[in-house]
Amino acid sequence: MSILSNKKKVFHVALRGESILTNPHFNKGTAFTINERKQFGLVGRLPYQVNTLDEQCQRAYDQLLSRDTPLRKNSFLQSLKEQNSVLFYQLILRHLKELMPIVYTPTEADAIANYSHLFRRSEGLYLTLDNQDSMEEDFLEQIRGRDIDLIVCSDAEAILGIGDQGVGISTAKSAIYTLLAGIDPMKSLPVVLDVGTDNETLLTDLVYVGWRHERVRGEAYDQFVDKFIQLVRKHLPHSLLHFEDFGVTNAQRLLELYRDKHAVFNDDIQGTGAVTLAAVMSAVGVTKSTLAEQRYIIYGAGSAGLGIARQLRDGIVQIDGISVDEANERFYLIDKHGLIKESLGDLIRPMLREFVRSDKEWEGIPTNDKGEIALLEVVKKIRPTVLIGSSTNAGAFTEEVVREMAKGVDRPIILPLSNPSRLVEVDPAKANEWTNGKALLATGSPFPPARMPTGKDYIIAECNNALIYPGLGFGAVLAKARSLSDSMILAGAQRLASLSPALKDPDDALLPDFSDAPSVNFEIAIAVAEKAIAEGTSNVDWGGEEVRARGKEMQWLPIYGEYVYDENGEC
Ligand SMILES: NC(=O)c1ccc[n+]([C@@H]2O[C@H](COP(=O)([O-])OP(=O)(O)OC[C@H]3O[C@@H](n4cnc5c(N)ncnc54)[C@H](O)[C@@H]3O)[C@@H](O)[C@H]2O)c1
Ligand SMILES: O=C(O)C[C@H](O)C(=O)O
Ligand SMILES: [Mg+2]
Repeated sequence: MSILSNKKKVFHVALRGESILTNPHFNKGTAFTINERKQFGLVGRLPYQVNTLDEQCQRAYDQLLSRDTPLRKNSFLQSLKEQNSVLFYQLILRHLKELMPIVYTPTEADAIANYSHLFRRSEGLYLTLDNQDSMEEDFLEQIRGRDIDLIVCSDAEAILGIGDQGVGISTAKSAIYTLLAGIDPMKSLPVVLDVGTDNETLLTDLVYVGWRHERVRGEAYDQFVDKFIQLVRKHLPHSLLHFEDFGVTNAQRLLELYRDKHAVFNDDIQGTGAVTLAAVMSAVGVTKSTLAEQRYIIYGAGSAGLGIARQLRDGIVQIDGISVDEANERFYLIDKHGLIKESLGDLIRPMLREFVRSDKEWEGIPTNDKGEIALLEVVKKIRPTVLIGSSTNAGAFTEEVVREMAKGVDRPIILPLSNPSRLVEVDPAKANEWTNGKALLATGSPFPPARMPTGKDYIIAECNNALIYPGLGFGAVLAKARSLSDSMILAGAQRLASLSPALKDPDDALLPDFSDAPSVNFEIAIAVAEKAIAEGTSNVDWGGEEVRARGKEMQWLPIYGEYVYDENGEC
């Protein structure tokens, strides 16, 4: 257990003076007590007043409000994190709904795009292909003395919907694990796998902090990633390895390659699939139908689109008890080449095979000059009940598409999930207007409520993987699971769906509000850990009622403990 866990009342710390003040994991700033100041050589290094955490939060919040743009607020919070992590997490938890969009989508997209310009202090582990000879040494240096439970890594090729960013994302995703699930920040490790970038803006930017080299692909890339994963397996065999925002050619492939060898998890595929399944379960609860009764269009068949299709399909099979082939029949995937159908040939990624439609089914349907079938034509022919966007193609769900869909179903389920907000396939307020308030909506980034024809507000649920991945990961870590299996993920998604406000009131949001995300993720974690224990993938000898108590005990909360100077203590 780390030094900062509030479960341990007294901490023995070996740092003194400047070194404790400049270490964000130990620093309390003006909250060091008189007694601590004397022991740690801080009396002359701090102003006279001793503040409480409440007072520090108030001051930090006032300072934050004086920053006038979301990006400046993001920079301020990043600095705070580099100074005092208890204060950083405590402040955000107190204003979760307001500050999530600052530290996460949509502002994180701007922060990542400007990473080199905003850069002040390094955080986590930077592994660069050019330095791979010293990878093990660099890795061990960074994890020295720490008991790491969770690693979040990214090669930054497909950051949200903004593409290749060279470096960035792992730290933001890692902080969300602490914020929403209580993973101890000392026990998580954000990792940048820098294999170069094809982003011309970065390559020609004089202050770019990453490796100025074209993105390495193929065998050299695979060897580099493998070297890293073998180090994780060797030195941190019980950790959970989270993959984030890898490009579409690598994401699923790496997941398949390593899922039997280590506890790995791809958030864009599995986390997005799970949160979307929960949202659709909630929506079919409102329409009093079943998952199997729906016709699904998934617009944007990349990592997220494929993960969503597979998770929904598996949900249909498990929950409604039909065969995999029958369930696959309910899906129509659309990519930048239009409807995924046989005649696209090599343009279809092998992983999409099970969802390919036959050409015969589409004979006589209008195409463009390349023989591609557009979204509107698919909507007209199949009369979807569920339309999901994971395409990065802003505005693709046009008024015509939405109105056409609404002709075929009383309550269209429309989930435009692309991030950040500016890339959303349809503004939910517009979809609400074009369907006279009938659409059941959820988006990937936060949006304001939509006004219903009745004058009431309809809350737009945020269908973002952050509502589930911290709980999935925490549950796996809690149960010391050897893998994060499909059934554990399904258990998490079902628990999330069971917490949906729409279950109680069909006019309410499809998913819990982000202000409840910590308690929601805790419930997800319990469901995941219980499943791991039940299916024998866990490495703990307890279960039943104890799971919840153990979960509470393991959670890190941002509260100061009392420090005692001890030259043999933690540092
Ligand atoms: N809400 C969430 O939790 C969540 C999770 C993951 C990803 N996303 C979002 O989903 C989007 C896609 O992410 P990804 O990781 O799958 O990226 P990706 O690059 O793997 O996939 C994008 C897919 O969209 C397709 N596409 C691009 N332009 C298109 C067009 N004009 N018409 C149809 N299809 C088109 C591409 O061919 C590609 O297959 C991003 O905006 C991302 O932020 C949201
Ligand atoms: O990071 C997010 O906000 C969600 C998701 O992982 C994405 O890539 O868009
Ligand atoms: Mg992502």
